[in-house]
Parts: sequence; structure tokens; C-alpha cells
Amino acid sequence: MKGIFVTFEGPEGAGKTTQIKQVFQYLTDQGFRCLMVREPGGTEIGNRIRQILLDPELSEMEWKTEVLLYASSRAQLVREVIKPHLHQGFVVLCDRYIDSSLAYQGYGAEKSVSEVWKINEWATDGLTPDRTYLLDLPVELGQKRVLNRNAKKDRMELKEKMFHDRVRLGFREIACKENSRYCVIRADQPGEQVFADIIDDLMKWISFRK
Ligand SMILES: Nc1ncnc2c1ncn2[C@@H]1O[C@H](COP(=O)(O)OP(=O)(O)OP(=O)(O)O)[C@@H](O)[C@H]1O
Ligand SMILES: Cc1cn([C@H]2C[C@H](O)[C@@H](COP(=O)(O)O)O2)c(=O)[nH]c1=O
Repeated sequence: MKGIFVTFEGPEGAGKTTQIKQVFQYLTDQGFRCLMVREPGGTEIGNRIRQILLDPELSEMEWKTEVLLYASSRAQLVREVIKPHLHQGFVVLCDRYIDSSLAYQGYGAEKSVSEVWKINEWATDGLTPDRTYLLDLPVELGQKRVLNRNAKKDRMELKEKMFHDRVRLGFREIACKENSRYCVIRADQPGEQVFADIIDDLMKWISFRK
């Protein structure tokens, strides 16, 4: 595939959405054809699945239902949007991908990470990101930022603090294991510094790849 697939991962409120928008603008100004997507969602079907997944009234969701719904939204996004754009040479910037399922439905939920992986590998035909940025910060700081952003918590934000602590550690473990794909960024810095760190790595990585 000709394009570049870049994902952004991290706990709640790490600044992924804020950074993706800025990276999108920067790369577009540099002449790259760029696309921004987010998970769950990014397609009509995916957006409906997102509503179910994040509905705070649906707190009793079965683990397997949750895993499959995230994977279903992802399958749709990969086939309908991501792969066609990669084939056309776009840089696709994705706000969360499979590693979020590993971190939340695996580490966070204390369930089998390898089962979550197998389902997602099947759902995406094994499409792996070229580069991943982990925006890492203490859970409390991210939660504080999210509280300032929106008063009402969604179904995942409502989970206990220990769940989110395991998610953070999960991301860090995945980044360690996949260290050639991952770049870990300190997300507790001012936004301009976070952006500078990402762009510094991404531009070096792109020129090295050519
Ligand atoms: N470096 C930063 N310092 C302080 N506040 C920030 C920083 N980056 C983002 N924010 C603010 O924190 C809030 C969450 O940011 P953002 O929505 O980008 O995070 P996110 O990682 O996409 O969150 P979520 O995973 O919950 O969707 C926003 O109000 C944003 O303006
Ligand atoms: C892709 C994905 C996401 N999640 C969780 C993480 C967040 O709590 C929400 C998505 O909301 P955001 O504000 O857009 O970050 O869903 C998950 O548990 N598993 C996944 O695969």
C-alpha cells in the first residue's frame, strides 16, 4: 500500500483529538494528502455502533458484545475508508485503533489480550499502523481535562479509576513490546510542546522511510 497509516493512542483526555487536528493541518500545509478518522465511528454504521458503545445507560454490556462492537466498527472503517485512502497514497491519521481494544477490553477489563487481538486481526485483515503515538499522562490529569470538556460522562469514562489505571499501564506495555512502531510522547506538557514532539518524530520517520 502506498499511503501511511498513523494512529494516536492513550488514556482519556490525553489530547489525541487536539493533536490529530494540528498534525492534519501541518501535513496538509506541507503538501501531503491527509485524512483524519476516529474510532469507534467514522462511517455511518460505525457512528451508530459508537452511540451504543458510549451510552451511559447501557452499563451492563457483556464483555464479548463490547469487544465485537468495537471490532465491527473498525472492520467497517478499515474497508470503507482507511484502505481505499491508503491505496490512493493518503496519510491516514486515526484517533484510536486496535491497541485501544487491547488496552481497554484486554488490560482494563482484565480479560484475554490475545483473544481481543485475534478478533481484531480478523476484523481488519491484519491491517497494522505504520507508526503509533502514545500520548501518555497520569489518569487523574486526563480525567480532570475531560471533566472540563464535557460535564456528562460516557459509558467508558464512568468506569472506576482502577480500570483506567490498568488501561494506562496496558498502553505502556504494548508500546514497550512494539517499540519499533511506537513513539511515546509526554502528554502532560503544554499542547505546543506535545505537538512539536510528535512532528519532530513524524517528519524524521517519514524522511527515513522514503
Ligand atoms: N496539552 C494539553 N494541556 C492542557 N489541556 C489539554 C492539552 N491537550 C488537550 N487539552 C484539553 O483537554 C481536553 C481533552 O483533550 P482531547 O479531546 O484532545 O483529548 P482526547 O485524548 O481526544 O480525549 P478522549 O480520549 O477522552 O476523547 C480538551 O478540553 C483539550 O482542550
Ligand atoms: C477504539 C476503542 C475505544 N475505546 C474507548 C475509549 C474511550 O473511552 C471511548 C472512545 O471515546 P473517545 O472520546 O473517542 O476517545 O471508547 C475502547 O474501549 N476500545 C476501543 O477499541
